[in-house]
Amino acid sequence: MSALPVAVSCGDPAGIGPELAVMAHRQLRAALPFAWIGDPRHLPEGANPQILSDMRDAPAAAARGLPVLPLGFPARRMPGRLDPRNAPATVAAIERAVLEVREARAAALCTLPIQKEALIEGADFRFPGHTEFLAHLTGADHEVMMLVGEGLRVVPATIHVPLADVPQALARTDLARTIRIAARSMVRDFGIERPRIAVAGLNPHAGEGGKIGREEIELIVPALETCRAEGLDVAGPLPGDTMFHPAARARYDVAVCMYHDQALIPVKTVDFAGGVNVTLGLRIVRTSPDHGTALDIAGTGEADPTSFVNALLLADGMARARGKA
Ligand SMILES: NC(=O)C1=CN([C@@H]2O[C@H](COP(=O)(O)OP(=O)(O)OC[C@H]3O[C@@H](n4cnc5c(N)ncnc54)[C@H](O)[C@@H]3O)[C@@H](O)[C@H]2O)C=CC1
Ligand SMILES: NCC(=O)COP(=O)(O)O
Repeated sequence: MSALPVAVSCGDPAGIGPELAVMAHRQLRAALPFAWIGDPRHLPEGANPQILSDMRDAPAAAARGLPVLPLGFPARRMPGRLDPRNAPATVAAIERAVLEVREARAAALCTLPIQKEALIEGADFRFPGHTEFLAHLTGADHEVMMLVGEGLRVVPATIHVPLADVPQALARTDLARTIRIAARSMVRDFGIERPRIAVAGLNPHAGEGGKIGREEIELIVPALETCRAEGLDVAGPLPGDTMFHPAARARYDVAVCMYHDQALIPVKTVDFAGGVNVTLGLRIVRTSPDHGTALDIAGTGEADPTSFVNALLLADGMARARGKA
């Protein structure tokens, strides 16, 4: 267990974030302290919040109840119903959590889900997701999204990009750098000495030798050659439709994919309940559950906390591996 807690931003109060915090605390209190940053009025009954003035007091407070670093929201929580008045404070909770990690009062950041559309409408939020916002807050210039599920890790080389814009975005991105960052994480965060990296093509059949698209020849192969020249074990470009069945998955440690759904559909199919989203390329450790706000079940008690619990465990483990805990 780390000496420092994990800082948890509350996410959209209309979603399942508040109940997940309480459920995860019941499971982890002795093993892994975390502090939830949000409005204590938004927590479900029985949360027994322990109000902190200093994040570092979370480990001691966790034995008594859920440690909470309070942040006032203007409106009460109505599960399943977004309230734009709460959008600015939802963003402020993320900013506060980042500050706690940057100022070494917390070991790592774990974010609960936000409803992106609601933040854009209610807080003029200019980012398509946490990943890009966290890069902005921490001054990172090449953020990388990775999803970690049971037996499968995936990295989308382009992140929250409309499908029609993917080829142009791919041409602009430094794919070799994405592969290097993924490889480094395998070594540093997952203890894999010589990671095997599989890289997907963009087009059907990885372009069929240029007959079904030229991005493989013009963009992907040159990046792979750069990485191989640096000594990385990189296979590809592989056809996206045949690289995720169990035998194929056994051949690599991480799959670098070309766009969001190419990467996230397989990992959420294999392990939606337990998957974790990690942001690489930041100065801080950040994880989150792989799912969203789940407005349809918020407040019903049906939410499964496994993904959030795994996200907390991974955040703590990565912080310890990086000497931040
Ligand atoms: N890291 C983040 O902040 C993320 C935010 N989102 C946001 O969440 C919003 C809703 O996204 P959707 O595509 O509807 O995905 P979703 O993951 O919120 O929900 C999809 C389905 O899975 C169920 N589900 C999700 N989490 C669950 C859990 N822990 N236990 C039991 N069932 C669960 C929901 O009830 C729903 O039926 C969007 O605005 C999206 O941008 C989505 C993914 C990550
Ligand atoms: N589908 C994954 C996702 O949207 C998570 O995005 P982020 O908020 O972690 O950037």
